[in-house]
Order: sequence, then structure tokens, then C-alpha cells
Amino acid sequence: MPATGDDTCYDRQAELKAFDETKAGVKGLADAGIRELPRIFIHQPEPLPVSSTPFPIPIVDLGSPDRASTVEKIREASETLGFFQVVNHGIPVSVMDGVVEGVRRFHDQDVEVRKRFYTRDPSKPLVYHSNYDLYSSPAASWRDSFYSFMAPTPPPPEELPEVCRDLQIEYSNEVMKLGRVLFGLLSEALKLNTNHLEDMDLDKGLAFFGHCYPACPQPELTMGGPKHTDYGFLTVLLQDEIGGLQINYNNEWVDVPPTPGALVINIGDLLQVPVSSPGHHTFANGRHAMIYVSHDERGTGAIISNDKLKSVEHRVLANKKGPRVSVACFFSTSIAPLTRRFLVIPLDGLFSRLLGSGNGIKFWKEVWCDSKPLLDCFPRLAALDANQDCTIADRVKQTENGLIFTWNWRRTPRDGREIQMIKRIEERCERIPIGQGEEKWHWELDKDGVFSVASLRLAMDDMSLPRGGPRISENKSVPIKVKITSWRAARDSLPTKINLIRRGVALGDDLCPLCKYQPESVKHLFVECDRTKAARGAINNWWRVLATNANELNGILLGDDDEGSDNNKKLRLAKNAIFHAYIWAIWKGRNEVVFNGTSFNPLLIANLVQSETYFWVKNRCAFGKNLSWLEWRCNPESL
Ligand SMILES: O=C(O)CCC(=O)C(=O)O
Ligand SMILES: [Fe+2]
Repeated sequence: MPATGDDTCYDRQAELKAFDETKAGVKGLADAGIRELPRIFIHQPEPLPVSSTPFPIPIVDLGSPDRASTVEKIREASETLGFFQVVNHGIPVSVMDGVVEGVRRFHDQDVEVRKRFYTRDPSKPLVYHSNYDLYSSPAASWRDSFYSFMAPTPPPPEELPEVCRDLQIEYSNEVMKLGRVLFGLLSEALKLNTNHLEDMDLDKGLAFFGHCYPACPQPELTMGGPKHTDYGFLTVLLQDEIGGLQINYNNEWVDVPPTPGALVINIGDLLQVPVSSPGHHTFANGRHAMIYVSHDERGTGAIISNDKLKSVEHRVLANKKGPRVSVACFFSTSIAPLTRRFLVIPLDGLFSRLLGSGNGIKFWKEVWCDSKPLLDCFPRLAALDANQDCTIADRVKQTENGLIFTWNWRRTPRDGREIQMIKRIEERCERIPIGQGEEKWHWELDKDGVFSVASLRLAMDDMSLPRGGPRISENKSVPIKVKITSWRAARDSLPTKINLIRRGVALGDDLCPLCKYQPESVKHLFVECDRTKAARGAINNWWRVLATNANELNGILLGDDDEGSDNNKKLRLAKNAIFHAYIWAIWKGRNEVVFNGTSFNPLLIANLVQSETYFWVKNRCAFGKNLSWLEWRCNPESL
């Protein structure tokens, strides 16, 4: 049995750090000729099977004169697979081959040269590292990458690595042109004017990623790239001849074999954006609402594809052959301060699902009592069920005397592990309020719980216009998603355990997931909990901004109500940003404990607050433009 993350004897964080500090990436391990994978790379077995029959990923000929049929093919592929390939796309083969070679050369450089680019600081013109989520993912992947934001504002060429700079620029320019063509076709596929998506500026921001998947000694134990969906609008992927990319189609992994001359195109989360029908269960995939706001930032919302186009899960297998090289270009708005006409609102936690009898939800296959489907958490047990497609109502019912389970196993479960797993599932079910009748989605920002774009806009206005109750901060240095979190904390509407219980959600206990000592209210979590006090202490070791002994949430920011004592506006803004970052980082850290079982580390919170606020001040405030990381760390008062 391979070692996994829940083996407490091993200091995973220390191993991750040691690996990261080599700055040599996975390539360094492969070059050293290691035979056995370090345990940080070992993944849990994947529950979904690999498809036994090859499934062709459609190839769309962009040179075809029959536009209607091209649009139709793209529509069909984008609505089902979320993936297609394009040929005759206008990018010369020489440019494609050139950029793959350039990326290969980058990763082949001497380790000392590579090290100079190795960083986790996203403000650098070129970021090179192994596993962007090294410290947060359950297992590291056998991949190194570098990336740059090539549009709307590319870095000065001299900041890009010499071995691939020209190719990176040339290829990105070509992808930008292709992007306009693709967004035109996608607009038509959505029955909109050809220019619709381009006019919304979806084609304006581009990130270039150069991935390298070195030869792996034990590919069956790890992944080249873990399963994920792409965050942005649209991805243009160029892979070399080795292969390994797979997509999840009907709960099977299907290969996307390399096709010479073709590019792989896939829909990202931001183009899917399902919000208008939150009752629809695919909502669990959609993490954001994209509101298109007209020029005065007060127009009506328009949702882009409203769940028509699919952002589909994919992964990359590790391989004994290698290194495999790929170039992924993402059109996205999260890049740079692209345009102020978009507001991307994170919807995590703004919807909560109120379960009915569970008649329409698959017990094993859909997300309902955990952050993943039970099939992913308990694949062995799911395989033992005589009907893996059963609904929640088939397996569990709420009665006056509590929950009644109706299991239907192929054979009697064995004592020991299997019985234990059944107990664990039953415990999870106990935490979820199973009711009667239909499922409902409760929209947190509306008192009736009903979602509409209008209610979202109203809530946004409510946050920004002068009315009673807490208002959303006007501090422009702070991103909206962060301000929403602190606004919700101030109006006591974050789903802490106490608030969930108040809303009738039956939880096992009401204890704070961090200290496990006091009930988790907003006030406890952000103000009273010793763990978050420690985080404020750690932040104060750098810059004394937050009170550790406050009695109320709005007493945390030191000096906030004594404006006269601090007449430096810049400092006031920066300190206020730290307050928002603190709330946001605590909530994020708390959710990681609850949903991913990670531990809460006050020092990491302090680091996150320090680095996030640095980027906000630097990128979002005119006065922060020339701020250096060193100044921010050593002498923030010098702002
Ligand atoms: O390397 C590949 O084939 C896929 C990369 C990918 O999925 C990504 O960068 O998001
Ligand atoms: Fe991807």
C-alpha cells in the first residue's frame, strides 16, 4: 500500500518544502536518476475507469468554407465533451514546432540557470516552479511549468528567458489571432452576434504556460497533471507527440491522442458559468458568476453561456517516456487588471443546497454530503452496491426516529474495513439535513433564497450604496471577492457552524474547526479563537496593524476609529487592506480545514496576508507601483 497524505508519521510539509527549496523541480529528480517516487508525489488511486474503447475527439477544420457546419461542430463538441481539436487554424507548423522546442530548451537548461527563474511570486514576469499548488494539493504531480502573462500587457522581452523568448512572443501573438476566430465561432454557436464575446473582451487576456513532464520512474503511482477544469474562458493547448492527456467523458477517462498539426481547444469555467438555474445540480461545478457590467458599472448583468458550454475535467498521465512538453494558453480575465467591465463574483458559499428527500440526486455519483461524490471517497464500497446509480432516497430516509439506511450490497460487507467505511458514510449523512420533497438551492443574498441576476445586482448595490447595516468597503486596493467575504463576516452571514445550525442544518457539533473548543460563530472565529489570535500575532510581528485582544470584529483593525492619529492616507488604505486580507485568509484557511482536512497554520496565514496585500497595493494602487517586496516586508511604514 503506497504511503498517503493521512499517514501522520511523515512530515509532508517538510518534504514539500525541501523539494521546493531545491528549485530544480521534478526535472531535478528525474536527472538525478531516482528510481522510487518520493511519497509527496504518490496519488490516491483514481476511482474512474479508463475507457476501453477509443473515443474520437472531434477535429474541426477551420479552413472549411462551410461556416455553418463549423459552428455546428464546435457547438456540439463544446456542449458535450467541452473539448475539440482544430486544424487549418492559421498557426504555421514551424511556429508550433518552434515553441515546443523552445519550452523543451527552457526545461533542459542547466539547473543553475533554471533556479534563477524559480519563484512562487506571481508578480514576476516569468514564474517557473513545480506544482503551482504544491503546498495545498493532496499529492504533488510529476510536472514543472513556467508561465507569463502575454496579454494585455506582455512583459518586456528581456525579462523572458533567452532560450525561448522570441518563440513565446511569436506563438502567443498567433494564439491571440486564433482566439478571435474561436470566440467568433463560439458566439455564433451561442446564437449571438459574431463579435459578442470579443466585444466582452474575452479575447484580451492571455497566459502562456510551458509544461514539462519528465520521464517518471513509477508513472502508475502519480499523475503528470491532476484532474481539474481550466479556470479561464478558453484554453488552446499544443502537445508534443508523447500523449497522456485524458478527459472525463461520461465518467470514464478518454485519451486525447496527439494529432500532428492540430491544437486542442477546451472550454474553461468562466465560459460555462451556470447561474440562472441554480436548482440544476451541475451547479456544484460552477464556482463563479460573471456579471457583465456596462460602462458605468451599473448596467444589467448578462451571463455568458449560462451552462450551455461545458468546462470538462481533464488530467495528464505521467509517463516513462519523456520529457513530454506542452504549451497551454489560457484566455482569462483573472489575469492582470484586464478590464473593469467584468466583475467575477465567487459563488462558493453564496448558495447552499437544501436537500429534499434526495429523489433526484445520485447517492454515489453526485456531490451532496461531502465536497466530492461518495464514489470518489469510497470507490470500493460503491462497487459493492448492487446499483451504483441509486438515489439518496433509495439509500437513506429521514424518519421521526432519525435516519434509516436501506443498503443493497452485492455480497455481505466484510467486518473491519468495509463495515467501518459504511459507518463513516452513515456519519456523513447524519451531518446533512435530509428532508422531504424537492431539492432547493438557497441563495444567501436574498431573503427568500431565490437566485436571480437582479437579486445579485441588488445585493451588489446594497454593498456599495449608503444604507443601513455594514457596507462593502470602498478600498479599491482590495479585490471584490475579498471584500464580499469581510462584508459577509460583518453582517454575520458567513456559513459558520453556528449560522448553519441556526438555519436548521444538522451538524455533528458546533465546535470551531480550528480550536475545537468553542462554538464557531463569526465572532469566535475571527475575534476570540486562540488560533486566529495567533495569526494576528504573527501578522503583527511584521506590522502592528491588528488588535489581538479585540472584543468585536470591528475593533480588530487598530486605529481605525481614530482617524486623526493616522493622517497618512496611503498607510490607512494599506492597513485596511490587511484587515480584509486577514478575514479572507482566515475564512479560506478554515474552509481548507473543514473541506480538505488540512491543518491550520497561523504563520502561513500571516505569510498569505503579507504577500496578497503586497500584490494588491502594488498592482491596484497608483502609489504602490514602485513598491518592492523587500520594502513591504521590512519597512511597510515607508509607503
Ligand atoms: O499538458 C497538457 O496536456 C494539459 C495541461 C493542462 O491541462 C493545463 O495546463 O491546464
Ligand atoms: Fe487544463
